[in-house]
Amino acid sequence: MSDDTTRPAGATDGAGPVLSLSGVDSGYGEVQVLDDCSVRLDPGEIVCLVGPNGAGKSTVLKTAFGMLTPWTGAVEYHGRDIGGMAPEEIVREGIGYVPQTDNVFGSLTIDENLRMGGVARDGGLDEVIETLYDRFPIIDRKRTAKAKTLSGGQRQVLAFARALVMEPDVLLIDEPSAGLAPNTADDVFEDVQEVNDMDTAILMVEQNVTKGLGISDRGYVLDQGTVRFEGTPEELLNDEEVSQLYLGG
Ligand SMILES: Nc1ncnc2c1ncn2[C@@H]1O[C@H](COP(=O)(O)OP(=O)(O)OP(=O)(O)O)[C@@H](O)[C@H]1O
Repeated sequence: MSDDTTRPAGATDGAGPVLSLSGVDSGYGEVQVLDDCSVRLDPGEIVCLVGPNGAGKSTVLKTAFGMLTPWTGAVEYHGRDIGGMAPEEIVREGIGYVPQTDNVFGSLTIDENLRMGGVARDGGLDEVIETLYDRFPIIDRKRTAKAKTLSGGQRQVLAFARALVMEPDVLLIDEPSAGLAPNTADDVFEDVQEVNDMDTAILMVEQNVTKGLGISDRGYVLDQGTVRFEGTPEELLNDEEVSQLYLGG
């Protein structure tokens, strides 16, 4: 979807990560959560953040999306500092965010949800929505249904599609499989791959470590707000220390 005419506003040509956090401290009020945290997302990648509850995984996404301002360190999108920008500006730059909960408006129809996702677009809303209906037939069939009538998996698809209306080249996804039955979770992971196939790099938090890493190019193990391990899924899953300390192995 990201050809020259649809490039996100903030995108620039050139190599290097699409998104990076470098040496970031951040937190809530005076409570520090991230501590010298560095995470990188390269073009086209799926990267998975794993680690124990409270490790700071969601906080990484919130800091990348401008919901939290980094206290120190840099958040860069295509090499440009976006630390401290508001989420609505960051959306225009080309980063989308799918929170774990409350990621669709239940009382609105599927179509209305998608249109709300595109309020910041300058034009081409109908076209991009049709493209998304083509990609995700499950929501195409229910355009006029209220979002609250969707199943958990269908809601996740709508949440992804809603974020994709802005045609981001980076999507931050917080625990896509949370609360879903195993079969449905498998479908949602396939949808994450489908999103990635649309030239969208994905930084994802996932509690289901095996499945999350299973669709990822790289992973980070976070603990106490900092990266303890980084590697390919194979490296992380086969590392004895990682397995024993963090993956319940
Ligand atoms: N809005 C908030 N205000 C204050 N503290 C918060 C807030 N949100 C999260 N925290 C705290 O920040 C720490 C990290 O939370 P975070 O949600 O980033 O962890 P996580 O690794 O995503 O874990 P989980 O899988 O449990 O969500 C936790 O101690 C949590 O209690």
